[in-house]
Order: sequence, then C-alpha cells, then structure tokens
Amino acid sequence: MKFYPINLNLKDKNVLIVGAGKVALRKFKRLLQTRAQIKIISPEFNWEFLPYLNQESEKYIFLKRKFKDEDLIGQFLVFAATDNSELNQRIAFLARGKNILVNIIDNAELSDFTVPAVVNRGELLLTAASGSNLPALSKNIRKKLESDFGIEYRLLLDIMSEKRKAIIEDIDSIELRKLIFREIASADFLTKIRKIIVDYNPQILSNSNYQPNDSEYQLIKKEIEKAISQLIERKKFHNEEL
Ligand SMILES: C[C@@]1(CC(=O)O)C2=NC(=C\c3[nH]c(c(CCC(=O)O)c3CC(=O)O)Cc3[nH]c(c(CC(=O)O)c3CCC(=O)O)/C=C3\N/C(=C\2)[C@@H](CCC(=O)O)[C@]3(C)CC(=O)O)/[C@H]1CCC(=O)O
Ligand SMILES: NC(=O)c1ccc[n+]([C@@H]2O[C@H](COP(=O)([O-])OP(=O)(O)OC[C@H]3O[C@@H](n4cnc5c(N)ncnc54)[C@H](O)[C@@H]3O)[C@@H](O)[C@H]2O)c1
Repeated sequence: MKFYPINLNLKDKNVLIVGAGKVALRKFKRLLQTRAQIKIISPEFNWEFLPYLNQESEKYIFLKRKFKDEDLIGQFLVFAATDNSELNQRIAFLARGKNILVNIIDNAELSDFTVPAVVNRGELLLTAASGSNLPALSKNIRKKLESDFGIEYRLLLDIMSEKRKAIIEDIDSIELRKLIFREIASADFLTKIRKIIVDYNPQILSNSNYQPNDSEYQLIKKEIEKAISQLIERKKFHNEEL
C-alpha cells in the first residue's frame, strides 16, 4: 500500500484550489463540509460554481485570474486542479519547497495525498481508494457503502457524542466499560436501532434520501437512548452478579 490514511482536521486551515473545473468543484464541495478557509484561483469557473460565486461566505474566496507562485504563501494544503499538467507539476514542485501538502489531480505519484470516495453518516466516515489505479471502482464502492450504511449509524454516533464521556465517568471499571461499548457497537444493537426506526416510521430506512424532520429525529433518538440506558443497567447488574 502506497498511501497512509489519515483524517485531517482542517479547522481554520488555509486551503488553496488552483483551477475551477469539474474536478475542482468536487474537491471544493467536500471542503465546504469542513471548517477550512478555502481560496480558489482560476481564470474560468465551471458553471456549477455559480451559486457559490453569487453567495458570499466566510468559508471561501474566489479569485478570477491565473495562478501566481506567491499564491502558495501561507497555505496548508493545495489542490493543483487545472487542465494544464505542466502547471500542475510546477505547483507540486513549488509546494514541496514550502512544505505544503499537495494533491495533483492528474498525477498521483507527485501528490502528497489523494482524495478517496466518501460516505458520511454523521461523524461516521467511510472511505474507498484504489491506490489511484481505478477511481471508478472507488466510486462504485462508495455507492455500495451508501446503501449498506444508513441513518442508524448517524443516530448512534450523535447519541454517543453526548453520552460517551458520562458513561466513562459513571463506570469505574475499564473492563465493564469495554463490554458496554462493544455491545453498543455490535451488529445486534444496530439491528435493534433499525427496529426502533422502522417501528417509528418504515420510510426512514427504506428511502436513502429520506431526512427525518427535527422532532421525528429527536423522538427516535430518545428511544435509542432508552435502549442504551437499559443495556448499561443490564451489564452493570450482570457484572455485580459475577
Ligand atoms: C474517488 C474520487 C474522489 C474525488 O475526486 O472526490 C477520485 N476520483 C473520482 C472519480 C473519477 N475520477 C476519474 C473518473 C473516470 C474513470 C476512471 O478514470 O476511473 C472517475 C469516475 C467517474 O467520473 O465516474 C478520472 C481520473 N481520476 C484521476 C485521474 C488522473 C490520473 O489517473 O492520473 C483521472 C483521469 C484519468 C484519465 O486521464 O483517463 C485521479 C484521481 N482520482 C482520485 C479520486 C484519486 C485516486 C483515488 C483512488 O485511489 O481511487 C486521484 C489519484 C487524484 C485525486 O483526485 O485525489 C472520485 C469519485 C467520487 C465519488 O463519486 O464518490
Ligand atoms: N482527479 C480526478 O478525479 C480526475 C477526474 C477526471 C479528470 N482528471 C484530470 O484532471 C484534469 C482537469 O479536469 P477537469 O475536468 O476539472 O478540467 P476542466 O477543463 O473542467 O477545468 C480546468 C480548470 O483549470 C483552470 N485553469 C487553467 N489554467 C489555469 C491557470 N493558469 N491558473 C488557474 N487555473 C487554471 C481553468 O480555468 C478551468 O477552471 C483533466 O485534464 C484530467 O487529466 C482528474
């Protein structure tokens, strides 16, 4: 394996995209989901950038001109996303000299990192990459992951982001905590979560585009929280029995 997977925290980091074509748009849309400070420099913008060009945001700046070497100053990450492969290579060379991480959309060998295909379910992050041998395969695997992993994972992680700390504080025994967390993460418990969701509204699981509204989501969340509390009490009880 050539690549080492990491999940970058881009909060307040400067990220530059050179070029604003179809591939740049894909990278840009993903970056919008982070808290990065994005700059895009390109003489032409793909029409799909239009809604963003018309909508000012603190998250991004667009500069409608050609790339200059000085544009790299102060950047943390750079995407060389033009259709000019010599320019992309030059950006790779310049970025290396400045210790800036670089992705060259038409040259994986010169890239410090590549971008995988991604599925998010709340804080659950699933990615697929092909070592740059067949990106179309990464895309197909992403689609399969999208249908295999539903909203139940998002609900579970939303709840655990609120509960994990309290469970650790409440239960002294590391061994018992390990048993509890393993059971919450088990296939059986996920089946239980799916059952809670289906009992509430079968549409939610069968339609991958379905987004429950806020009150619906909160009600289902409450039921799952109850199931987690019961699981914890049961485990505590068994532990005392031993
Ligand atoms: C996963 C995804 C993420 C994203 O970009 O968001 C991504 N490419 C996606 C789609 C896709 N890209 C291409 C096709 C056409 C079919 C095909 O070529 O297979 C399709 C599929 C389609 O369009 O249907 C063409 C292509 N891709 C690269 C080159 C240049 C080259 O090979 O040198 C060429 C032109 C080749 C030529 O000249 O013919 C290079 C890269 N593309 C990567 C990522 C990195 C390696 C990831 C890995 O290890 O798999 C890497 C190395 C650089 C990078 O971009 O980081 C995204 C799917 C998003 C999704 O839908 O989920
Ligand atoms: N990584 C991938 O997933 C992937 C997928 C398909 C293709 N590719 C490769 O990427 C290349 C670009 O793909 P695309 O479809 O985004 O191209 P595109 O033609 O849609 O966009 C190219 C962009 O580069 C900009 N550009 C050109 N010269 C520039 C300069 N001097 N400074 C700043 N910006 C400049 C243009 O204004 C345009 O916005 C293709 O030639 C192909 O080799 C990569």
